Amino acid sequence: MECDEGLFINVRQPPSGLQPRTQQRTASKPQHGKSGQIKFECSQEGNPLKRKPAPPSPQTRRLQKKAKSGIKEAGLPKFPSQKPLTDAKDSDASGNRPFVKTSCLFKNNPEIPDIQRTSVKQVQEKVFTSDSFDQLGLHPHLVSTLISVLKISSMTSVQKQTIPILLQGKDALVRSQTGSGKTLAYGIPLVQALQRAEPKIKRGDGPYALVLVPTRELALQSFETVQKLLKPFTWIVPGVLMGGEKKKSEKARLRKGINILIATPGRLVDHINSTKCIHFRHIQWLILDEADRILDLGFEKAVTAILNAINADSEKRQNVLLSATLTEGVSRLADISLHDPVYISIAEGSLGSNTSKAEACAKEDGGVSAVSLEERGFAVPENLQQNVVVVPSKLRLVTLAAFILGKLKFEKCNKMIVFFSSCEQVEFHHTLFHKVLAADLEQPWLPPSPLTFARLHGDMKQEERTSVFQDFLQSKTSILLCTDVAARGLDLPQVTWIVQYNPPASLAEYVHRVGRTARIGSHGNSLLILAPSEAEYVNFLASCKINVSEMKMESVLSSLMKDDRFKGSQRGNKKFHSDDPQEVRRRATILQTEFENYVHSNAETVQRAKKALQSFIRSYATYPASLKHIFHVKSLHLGHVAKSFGLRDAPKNLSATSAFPKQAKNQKQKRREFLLKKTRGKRRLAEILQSEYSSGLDMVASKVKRKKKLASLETER
Ligand SMILES: Nc1ncnc2c1ncn2[C@@H]1O[C@H](COP(=O)(O)OP(=O)(O)OP(=O)(O)O)[C@@H](O)[C@H]1O
Repeated sequence: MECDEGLFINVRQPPSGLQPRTQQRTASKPQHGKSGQIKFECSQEGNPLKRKPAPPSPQTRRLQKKAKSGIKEAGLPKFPSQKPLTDAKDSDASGNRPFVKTSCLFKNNPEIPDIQRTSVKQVQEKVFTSDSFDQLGLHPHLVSTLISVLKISSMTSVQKQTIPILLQGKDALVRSQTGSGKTLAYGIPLVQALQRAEPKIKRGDGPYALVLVPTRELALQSFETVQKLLKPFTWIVPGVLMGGEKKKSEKARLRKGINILIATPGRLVDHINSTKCIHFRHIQWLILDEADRILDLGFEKAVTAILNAINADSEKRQNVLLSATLTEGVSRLADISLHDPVYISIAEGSLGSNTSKAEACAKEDGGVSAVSLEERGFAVPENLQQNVVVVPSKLRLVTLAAFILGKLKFEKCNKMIVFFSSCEQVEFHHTLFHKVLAADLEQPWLPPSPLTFARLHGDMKQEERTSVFQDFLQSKTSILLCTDVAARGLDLPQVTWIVQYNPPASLAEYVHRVGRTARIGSHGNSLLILAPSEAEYVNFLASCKINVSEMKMESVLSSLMKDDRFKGSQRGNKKFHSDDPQEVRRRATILQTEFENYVHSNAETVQRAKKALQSFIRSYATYPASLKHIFHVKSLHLGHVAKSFGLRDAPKNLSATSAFPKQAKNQKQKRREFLLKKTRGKRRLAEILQSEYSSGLDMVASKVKRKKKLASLETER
């Protein structure tokens, strides 16, 4: 056990020199010093055996008496969490040796570095234009649908520039900021073209357009938008194919005919391989939305298989690639899928809108280098206020919880998305917050808590994913804990806060995550939570023209002053200043203790916390080489990180060894282990990605190959 991670004192059979302290809430119990100032007990300070035990206070004696006799608090039924939250008791295996734990959150933390922020000029985009849709020569029913069903009348910049190009039948590569209306930028010309096709499209003709998107939720969302646009043109049938749905019913729908097919790549390849009736004889449009992500996810192979299948059936078609973040991957994909495309970028100071690729090449001295495009920075919405808070590892959990409470419980009309780096972390925090922060919900005699926690990640069943997504879409105030499965394309109105609890692995992902708020000109906020060792990330963002303002951890934690639950043994009428730092720390400790008590309430919850911690470390090891100087597993303090998972100690059986290899190995052995680990790491990464974005791609063959490779490495050892 690490010395600063908690002190275990046996109260029934105290070590010599210690008096029983059953009722002393040592976890956070403040002691009054001579000066009257509140002090905190801290495990690592001195030998516990030498500590002078304090006698129980009158209040604790009273509580002890009540606990023994089972008397209820006046007017209140007895409920465990109604006790002062500082009651950090536990029992050992025999159940008769309660322990008192001392948490020490505010000691032995690394210093929080000053954020030396140089203000940079962010890339700007103008979202709206004053031009209306009726000047585009669209079918009048399409224009009236836009007004009456979608409630829009004037075009956004990206729509103004893209729709005419696509109506001319050209290929296009479209880049504009998140929430700027790219779906309609391709949806409107697509529907306009298909409704006037001669001979008239019949359902049985099969797909005329294929829209590929990286996630299931985005597939559903795009399908709904296209469905709305098609309202007056009932003979054109849209349909969606995505992992997690029943393949049999998808096959039946394919047999009947789908004219605008929206699909995730994996599931489509699955159908190409196994569904006889699927064909692309009439394909006229191929649209790749979030194109860079489709490649990031290792879908390149699937996209190539899809392109081959389409090319084999019909050669001539219009191709469109869209994303808020152009990366190297997109330009590679553009090479294989686009034909003499027009490059449309809305950002001020970009190459200029409607630039042909050839022109762009000339301007770029040697090609449309997506890397150089990335270096220029991506546009983020003008009305997005971006923040960062630097928090020592031990305090991460309470800081996040305090932030959630502050925004969702004590402010009105907030809706929040919190991003984590793994499914296990989402699951763990979802249960933890539901049990500890929203616990009032289980106490009907208390006013209802406004905190509603939802979760979304790739390991959930599809029906659940869909219903969570729909519920969150409609709710006015709630918190969605999720992985990057929700980072792309999702249009979730009224989201006011984006929190990145685990920093993203790429600038593109940062931009997409924060882009879930401040959409289509509205206001939004984001908060990035960094450890002190990660503070350099702020400079990285600045180098990519992203400005973040610093929030102070203490000010985030001060929300706890508004919550009487964390008064602990100081209940009563005593008034505190909202900025009393000692009291803020005391309350943070009470909350941490509450988390730890929940986590350590049984073996299963401890196991879940360990699993979540392990998945955090694994994902931490997958930051790209370019960010390793900021995010390196070696800079993690396991004991402190464990605390942020409500664990009192760093788990002993955690595979920390794999993160910190022993130095004493000879070179050859090291090399073999490195290769083995690399393969495993990659496999794990692939598994994580596959589970996040799983869309039905059959991985069996590649799994067998990988197993063989691993086995050969193992035998070499
Ligand atoms: N011309 C318009 N006027 C008003 N609202 C619009 C207009 N066009 C689109 N919208 C709305 O803007 C929101 C965002 O649109 P959309 O999801 O297409 O953005 P996006 O650019 O694809 O974002 P992302 O890059 O995050 O995928 C949607 O709610 C959409 O209905």
